[in-house]
Amino acid sequence: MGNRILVKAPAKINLSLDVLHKRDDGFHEVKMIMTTIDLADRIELDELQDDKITIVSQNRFVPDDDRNLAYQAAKLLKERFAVKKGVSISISKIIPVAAGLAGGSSDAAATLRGLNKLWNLGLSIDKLAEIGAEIGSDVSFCVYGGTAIATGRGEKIEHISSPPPCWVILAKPTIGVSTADVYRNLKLDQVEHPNIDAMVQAIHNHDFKGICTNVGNVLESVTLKMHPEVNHIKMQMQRFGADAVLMSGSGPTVYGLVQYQSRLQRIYNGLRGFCDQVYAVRLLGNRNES
Ligand SMILES: C[C@](O)(CO)[C@H](O)COP(=O)(O)OP(=O)(O)OC[C@H]1O[C@@H](n2ccc(N)nc2=O)[C@H](O)[C@@H]1O
Ligand SMILES: Nc1ncnc2c1ncn2[C@@H]1O[C@H](COP(=O)(O)OP(=O)(O)OP(=O)(O)O)[C@@H](O)[C@H]1O
Repeated sequence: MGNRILVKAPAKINLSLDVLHKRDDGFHEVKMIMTTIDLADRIELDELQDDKITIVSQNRFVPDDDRNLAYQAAKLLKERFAVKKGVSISISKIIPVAAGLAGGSSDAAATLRGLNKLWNLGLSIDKLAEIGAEIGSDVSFCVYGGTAIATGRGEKIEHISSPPPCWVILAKPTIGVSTADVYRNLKLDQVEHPNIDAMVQAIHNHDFKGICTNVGNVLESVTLKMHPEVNHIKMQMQRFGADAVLMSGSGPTVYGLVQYQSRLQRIYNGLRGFCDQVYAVRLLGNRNES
């Protein structure tokens, strides 16, 4: 049997997401605070002697061809570094798909980190993040993990300290949301911009209350209008007692920050009453092992 590498691909949430303006290349200039949570896909990379890339996944929403971001990551490395061997990429999908949690991006990032080892490429983590940006805006952050301010179209990463430990409740409505559609429908003259500097300060001070008062996401203005059920989930989560409630990324997943474990069960049970996909996990905030 050939070499095998196992890699974890954690989801992210956006504690804060601001859009500054639309750029000439069609992307939007963003400023966001991203952090990793303890909800992760598992990626298994098996060396193939044949010169090909295969994707194996039991999840019917995960493409098994070149549309898969993990496939694109492998292809990019293989071509750029003239690797003659192939790889079988097996994805155990835990992160809900098309959810605003960067599942596909994190699979791509984990594939980059894993193949760097499997194929002995010797690339630095910064180089992997740079390559990741060619696959998608969220991939660079996912290469590092941890907690960071992301700017540019999301690929410029400045690491900051981790927020104080807390719980994260996630509820994913059954709808899927297209990130491109959300950005396209954003009306920047009608949004309320979050205070990113105040969020950074609160994280720096380990001030959980300050973090809760400063969560904000301008993309909510679009997705909540398109899908009123997202707002319904937000209101329910607030009612059940989460300390802060926000939509992650372009949605539709809503997360709640919860300081005390004693409150978790009640919020979880309340949401399970009308939402199939509910998760209670820890906020990780620390960097991936490279
Ligand atoms: C919503 C977030 O997930 C927040 O973390 C990201 O901003 C989106 O990251 P992503 O899914 O990796 O996005 P990409 O795959 O790079 O882009 C998908 C589409 O979203 C739009 N897009 C994305 C990022 C950005 N800064 N401006 C954009 O306008 C573009 O139309 C692009 O074609
Ligand atoms: N490895 C993958 N896992 C899940 N979906 C993938 C993967 N590769 C490609 N996709 C495609 O990407 C689409 C978006 O999936 P993904 O789970 O990455 O969205 P997301 O969480 O909204 O991402 P982001 O937060 O970065 O915008 C899916 O509908 C699917 O067709």
